[in-house]
Amino acid sequence: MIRFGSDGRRGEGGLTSSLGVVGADRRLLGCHGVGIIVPCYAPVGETTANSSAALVASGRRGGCCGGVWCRSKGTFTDKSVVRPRMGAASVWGPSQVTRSCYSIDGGGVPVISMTIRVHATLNITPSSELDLVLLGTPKALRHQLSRPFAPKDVREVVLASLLLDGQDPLAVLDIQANTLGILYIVSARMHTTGALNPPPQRFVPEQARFAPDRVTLLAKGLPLLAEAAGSLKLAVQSLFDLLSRYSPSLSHLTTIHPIFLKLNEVGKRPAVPTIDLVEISPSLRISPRDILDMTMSGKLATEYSSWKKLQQIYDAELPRLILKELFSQDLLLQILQGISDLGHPPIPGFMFAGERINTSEDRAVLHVALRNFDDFKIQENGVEEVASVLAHMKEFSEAIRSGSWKGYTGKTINTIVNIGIGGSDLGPVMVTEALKPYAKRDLTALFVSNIDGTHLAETLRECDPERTLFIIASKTFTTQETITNAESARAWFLSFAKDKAHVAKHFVALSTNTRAVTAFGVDEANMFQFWDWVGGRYSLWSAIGLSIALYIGYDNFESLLKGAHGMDKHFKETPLESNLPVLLAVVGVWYNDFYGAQTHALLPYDQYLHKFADYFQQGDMESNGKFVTKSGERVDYQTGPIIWGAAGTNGQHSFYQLVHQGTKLIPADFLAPATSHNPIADSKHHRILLSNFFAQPEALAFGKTEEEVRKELGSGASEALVKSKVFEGNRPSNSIMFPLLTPRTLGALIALYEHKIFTQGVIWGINSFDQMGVELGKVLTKNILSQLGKPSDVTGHDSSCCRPRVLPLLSEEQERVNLFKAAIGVARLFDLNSRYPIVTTHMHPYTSSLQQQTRSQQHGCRGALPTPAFSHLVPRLFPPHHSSLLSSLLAASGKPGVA
Ligand SMILES: O=P(O)(O)OC[C@H]1O[C@@H](O)[C@@H](O)[C@@H](O)[C@@H]1O
Repeated sequence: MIRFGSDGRRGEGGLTSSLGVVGADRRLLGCHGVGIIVPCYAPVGETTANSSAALVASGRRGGCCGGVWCRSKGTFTDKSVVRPRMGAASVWGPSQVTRSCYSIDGGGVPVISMTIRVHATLNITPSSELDLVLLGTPKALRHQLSRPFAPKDVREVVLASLLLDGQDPLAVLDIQANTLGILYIVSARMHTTGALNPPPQRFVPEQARFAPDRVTLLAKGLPLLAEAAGSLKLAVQSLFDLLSRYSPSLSHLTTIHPIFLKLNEVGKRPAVPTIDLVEISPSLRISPRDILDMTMSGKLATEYSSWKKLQQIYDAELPRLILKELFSQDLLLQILQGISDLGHPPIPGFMFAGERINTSEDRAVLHVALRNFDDFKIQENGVEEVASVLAHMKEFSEAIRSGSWKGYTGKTINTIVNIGIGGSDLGPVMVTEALKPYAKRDLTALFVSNIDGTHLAETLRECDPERTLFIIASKTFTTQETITNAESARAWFLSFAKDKAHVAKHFVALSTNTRAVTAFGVDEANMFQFWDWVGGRYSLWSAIGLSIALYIGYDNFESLLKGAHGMDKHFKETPLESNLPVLLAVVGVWYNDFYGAQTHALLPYDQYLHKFADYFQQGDMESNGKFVTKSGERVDYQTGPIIWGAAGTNGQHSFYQLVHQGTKLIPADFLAPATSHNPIADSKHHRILLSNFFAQPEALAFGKTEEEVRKELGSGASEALVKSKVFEGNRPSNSIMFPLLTPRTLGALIALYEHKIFTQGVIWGINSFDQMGVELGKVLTKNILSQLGKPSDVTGHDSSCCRPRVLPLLSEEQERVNLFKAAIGVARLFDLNSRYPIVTTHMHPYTSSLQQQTRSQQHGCRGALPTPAFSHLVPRLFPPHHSSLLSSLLAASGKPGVA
């Protein structure tokens, strides 16, 4: 309903204006009930006059009242009086207007209302920067005034509000000349319960779907009015409500983003709803049997009737692949129905109940228990110990940060070095980078993961042994890279500290393996425990997060956990149709399995998230890179996508060309904070950044047609140039915004993706929680490592997979020779049948006798190592002098030369 009331500021002078959007009530309006309110001034006097926003109401019995559309500040001297004509709701006359404002609630419909006091005097002169349309002025003047200042669509909307009593603007306006105005009115009527159908001969209802674009007009007006009233904040709530009501499409966002950015800076919350959800209403039901099937049995996804249905939808829609339209026709709903086999209560039930959903390892998957805060009742060994480990982390991190923990010479710790790999590295790296604004800046956090000695060596160069704490992070405490790096770090430390007793002050361990930790020499008191139901790539919430707690403080670490817990609750309790991880998951499945998208890009427009894609490369690819279901069947559909991405605009200047105009479909997630931790140069940087954030999805979605390109280039342009500038558009993306990258937000964001990955795994029937695919390489590495010491032992390798790498690390000349010989031994196994016949390895100086030849080779080719059988390919691969060089190399190594 609409209520008119007093603003209580009568007689204070200046203009008071209210504005809003309403699903107007038909009874009150006594007409078709057009649901639009245009922000405007309805001047009723000179500078002392008050006015109220005008409701643009049009209908058979309703009239309209209007006002001034103001786009910038100015001075108003016109004395015209608006004659509000509101049909049954005509409560305004000049006298009422002076004291009226309104608040609107649409009977459950989102509401906006506001009252703004405008103290500026508006002056209509062509030289002013005014851009306004004046209502209630003679037509000629109106025309004259509106023409130079107001955009066409503004004029049309206003025109639509100016019709005489009792006339339906749709019956009067010309569809050609007033298209947008008509569409605007039509759209409003379509949103109004009980509205009559508009006269069919006057317009094409289908076109009305474009009308919400006109919401931009309102959005532009809000901050201008607020600004004129001296407080931009006044516009925040209204803009938020406006955009909640009219779901902000990408094109809206792009157009109004400067407004939005401006308002975010002054408002406590973003003025734009952060995730654009498609509204879906039906409840999805499923039998417990089916849930069990999906979650545990690993039935092939293609066997579900719903999958077949999706295939049918895809086949039927294929000729009209306009993705946006497909979604607007409830495609998402159909996809959700398609996976309704997942059921309600949904997928998470089995995870949260502690079921052993990691079937191959017979383990529960309970990273949610690490951030539980007592909401979920989870029964599993170890869960009851979570709190005490967190307390230990708190105590320890406070001791380090406060300086009460001292190194072996009595100095405080100023550097922490986390030694770990995979899940024991990527999470802490990503989060410490992401939450740098919360960091203790005099504590440096460094990370060593790669077995390449360079990583450790370069890191140690930055460390003072008296002030460095090493955190050995390894769930199993058997990972070769981590243990080797840890041993070398300890040796380095002892080369200064001398006494092994000092290790206790400088080494702590994060692991599930107490025995191996104590065997390494770390005191059990300095070990932080976790449990086998925490997967490596889901472990940053556990003791593995110690480096995070040290760096940003325990309280912030706890906020991170709480943010994730919030998302857990959302995932567990929200129906599928509005469940964020589920929505992300099904949209992903749709593109991955039906459109054949091979990859998925993560594109955070936030420098602090520059490791986000790296982190979810492991999170997603190690989880869902599986070709058998839980029941051991080979899938006949695609599973996990390739995850990649880069932060901010860097990607735009690198790989976006392919994303926009390449031959591959690359769904992408754009992520951005509404506000920046570093609003330097008066937020200029952030505005530019977010402008890009808004622009890219729009460019992907809508592209640029050939027609537009032709128009832009003019008739002289060549056909080739025209074609090369066309963007086909129709490329999908998700945009995710959050107010500010805080620990809590980041926690929720990570959990969002974790649950997305889990949901997709369930749909595909695979086990997202084992990682058998990384094992084979580890075994072979150990095998080859033992052979590298002795060339004659090199046997049993398939030539196609051998990539000899001669490490320049070793200092002993003889060892280099041995390594090189061993490598050549491996290379000899190459033959013409190999699938990957070219070994790409850089050659380095191995022995002094080889030095000269190798140097010349480095200048020439990239160092393929052909074998005798492979030799006749050499001339084709390398210039002649290189093949002879290679022969010399091989000969020098004691192996037969290249023919
Ligand atoms: O934490 P640790 O046991 O050292 O494992 C580190 C990493 O090893 C890899 O091979 C995978 O298994 C990852 O999932 C794991 O995160």
